[in-house]
This record gives sequence, C-alpha cells and structure tokens, in this order.
Amino acid sequence: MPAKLSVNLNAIAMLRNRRDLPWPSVTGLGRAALAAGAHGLTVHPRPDERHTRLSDLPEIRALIDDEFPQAEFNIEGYPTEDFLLLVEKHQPEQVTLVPDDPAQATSDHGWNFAERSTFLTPIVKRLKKGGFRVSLFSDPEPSQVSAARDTGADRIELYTGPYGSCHSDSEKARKELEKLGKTADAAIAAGLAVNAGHDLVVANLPALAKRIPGLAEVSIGHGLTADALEYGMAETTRRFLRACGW
Ligand SMILES: CC(=O)[C@@H](O)[C@H](O)COP(=O)(O)O
Ligand SMILES: NCC(=O)COP(=O)(O)O
Repeated sequence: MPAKLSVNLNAIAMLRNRRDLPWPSVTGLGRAALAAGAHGLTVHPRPDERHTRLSDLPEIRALIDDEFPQAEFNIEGYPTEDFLLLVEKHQPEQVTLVPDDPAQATSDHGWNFAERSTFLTPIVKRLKKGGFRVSLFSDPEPSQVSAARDTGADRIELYTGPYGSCHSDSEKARKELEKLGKTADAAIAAGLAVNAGHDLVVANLPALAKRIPGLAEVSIGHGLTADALEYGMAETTRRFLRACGW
C-alpha cells in the first residue's frame, strides 16, 4: 500500500493568523483535503500559537469524528507537560514528538536518541498507556535506530528537510535519498514503522516512495499549501496522493 497522506494545516493557520479574521479556514481546508482523499490531518501547535492555535484543535477533532471517522489526527510537538496535556485532551490517533526549541522558525533536526532516551522513554510509555500511536522525529541516521526503538515508540518520522532542499541538485538529492532509505531499512528491520516529512512536494515524493516502499505516512504542509494556492485544495490533495502512488 502506498504511504498515507496527512495534510499539515500549520501553513494555512499561519496565513489566517495575519489578520484577526477566520479565513482562510483551517477546518474548512482540512475538510476539503479529507473530502479529496487525504488520510489525515496534522498540526504542530507551538507555544506562541503562531501557526495552529489551541482553539483549532477541538474543531479539527470534531471534523474527523463527525465527518471523516476513518481519518487520523496527528499532533506534533515538543513534549512539555503542557503539550502532553493537550494531546490527552484532544485524543489524536498519532503523536509525533519533535525536539523543537520554542524559538525555532521550523523543525530542522530529529532527536539525538543516545542523549535523550532517558527523557523520551517515560513520555513514550505515558502516551502509549493513553492509547496513542507514538512517532519520533528522526534524522536520516541508521545508527540511531536501535536507540529510537528502545524508547518503546511505534514509528519514526524521517526528517526529509535536507532531501527537500536539494530540488536543484539531483546528485545531492540522490545521496540524501539513500541516507533516508538506509535509515528506513534499519527501522523496518528493527520493527519500527516509518513516516516521513518536511519539505516534501509533488516533484520529490515519487523517488522517496520508490526507495522506501514500506513508507507508512507522509505529513506535508508548506509545499502542499503553496500548490493549493495555485490549484485549489481538492486538486492539490489529489496531485499529492498520485505522487505517493495512489
Ligand atoms: C516536524 C515537522 O517537520 C513539521 O511539523 C514542521 O515542523 C511543520 O512545521 P511548520 O509548518 O510549522 O514549519
Ligand atoms: N511532519 C512534517 C510535516 O508535517 C510537514 O512539514 P512541511 O511539509 O510543512 O515541511
């Protein structure tokens, strides 16, 4: 089965937040993506609420529960106590833990599992006990996979930023893709499922999907939102689904 597509609503929220007005509608565009076949919605709320606001979360949860019960809600973020309480309140199907500093413009690296396993392991245990699937944001580094697995997480999400930034250098893209592929191979062999995300676009998805046939899910926001401005959300979702192999 091709990788499932979870549409990240952060970029739409950031556009809305330019004004104190309710458009573009985060929930409305989430609905359009799900109606066009997306498998889920992702948000990455940060403490300053510059992207998704806390008030968006109950609306997205209700959208999925009431209209698309087969879809999944994925909440990403740094696991502070506030973040964990947020997750427990809004009951996403998946939680993706990301080692973000609050001041960071966007996510730009995965966890250092060797250094942070003592921090992560009890958090993963708490989330799993709560019934959430847990994914850990990971650099494309095969040697880190066993420490990631030892935290008890279900999945890793490969940080694809360096691959995504190679759009004009095919040789560099090939090397980055191979690092992602080797890390995915090691993760799948260790019993972890593999997600991927950051700077994925229609042009770079097919090669990623081909190199990692077992890829479980991609979460995509920035590039998908850029295309939605040009083609509309429904057509854009269909284009990204096709690029994943659907
Ligand atoms: C973990 C990850 O790569 C995404 O969640 C990314 O952080 C999206 O964030 P922004 O769209 O807020 O930059
Ligand atoms: N987890 C990655 C994600 O949700 C989207 O990242 P991007 O497509 O906005 O770079």
